[in-house]
Amino acid sequence: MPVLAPLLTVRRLSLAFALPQGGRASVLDGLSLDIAPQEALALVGESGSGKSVFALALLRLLDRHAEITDGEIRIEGEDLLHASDKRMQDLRGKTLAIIFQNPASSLNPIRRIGRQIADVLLAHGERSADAARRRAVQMLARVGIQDAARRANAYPFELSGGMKQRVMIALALAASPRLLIADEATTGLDVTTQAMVMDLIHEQARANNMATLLITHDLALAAERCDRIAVIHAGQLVESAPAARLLTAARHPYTRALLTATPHAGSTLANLRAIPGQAPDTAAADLPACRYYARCDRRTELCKSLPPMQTASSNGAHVVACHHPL
Ligand SMILES: Nc1ncnc2c1ncn2[C@@H]1O[C@H](COP(=O)(O)OP(=O)(O)OP(=O)(O)O)[C@@H](O)[C@H]1O
Repeated sequence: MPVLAPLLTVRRLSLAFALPQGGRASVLDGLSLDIAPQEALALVGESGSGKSVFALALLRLLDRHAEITDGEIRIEGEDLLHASDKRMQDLRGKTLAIIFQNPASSLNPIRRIGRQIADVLLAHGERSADAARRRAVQMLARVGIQDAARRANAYPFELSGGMKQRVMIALALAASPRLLIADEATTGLDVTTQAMVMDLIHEQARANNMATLLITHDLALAAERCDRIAVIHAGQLVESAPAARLLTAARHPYTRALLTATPHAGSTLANLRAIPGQAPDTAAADLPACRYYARCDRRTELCKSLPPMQTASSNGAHVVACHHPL
């Protein structure tokens, strides 16, 4: 298979929030990551590790307390951190799109769903309102909404949770983005609806040659659905590998701890273990260079210096940031 140039390139991304009580929380620290065209990448880590902030940084949708202190984000070579607001508006939807966990808060409650999709099409180049309306109905049918022409006139409150999630996907796909970000898009849905939404994302990604970034705390879901998994701990990327390899040959102690805490077929309560300790307070003045330091059973003095990202497989697809990898 030819090696494709990355679709998304993130280099040394660091981001801090100014805190209301003074001081700053360093929420992302030197994070580097690529996504290839059509690749499905999962970003996995505990609650609070910075996954959503990372997604919002890609879309430049962070609030005014956030400051990107270092790094670079490029999509198809274009520098997103220096793009104008107008250019970002064009890129959102057309190049990068996001599905959030809670469709109720992302859909406009007082606008019919067909109109909401037509709005996206009109914002991204469609000139005719009629054509946009027809295409919105097609989009709804494509994401499996039965009787789409009638449903296009519904308001969000008239739809079930699973249907709202389908509408969110239709909205995100309306302008045929190159990268779809799904931020905990199925958390809180029942298992059947969760599988339906994930299947739909997968089918649509394939049909549209789209890359996906799946943001989740669920390593099992990531492994089932993605080509590659990147693991984040307290804002630092600690390991990235093809999904099957990460499950069987994890090298970072944190990835191992996450795996031990992940239920799988054959798990019993006795062999599931919570991840020891707590992620450090990212507002602390004395954050260790490796933020897993205090939780790690392999730490030495060396770990007070930043571990370089090193290759852990002959083809370079598996990388780990640890002085003492497994
Ligand atoms: N607007 C903000 N101001 C200050 N801190 C923030 C803000 N938004 C997020 N944070 C902090 O950034 C850190 C990362 O949050 P983020 O939501 O990215 O975590 P996450 O990994 O997505 O967690 P979850 O899985 O629970 O959604 C958290 O400590 C959070 O409190």
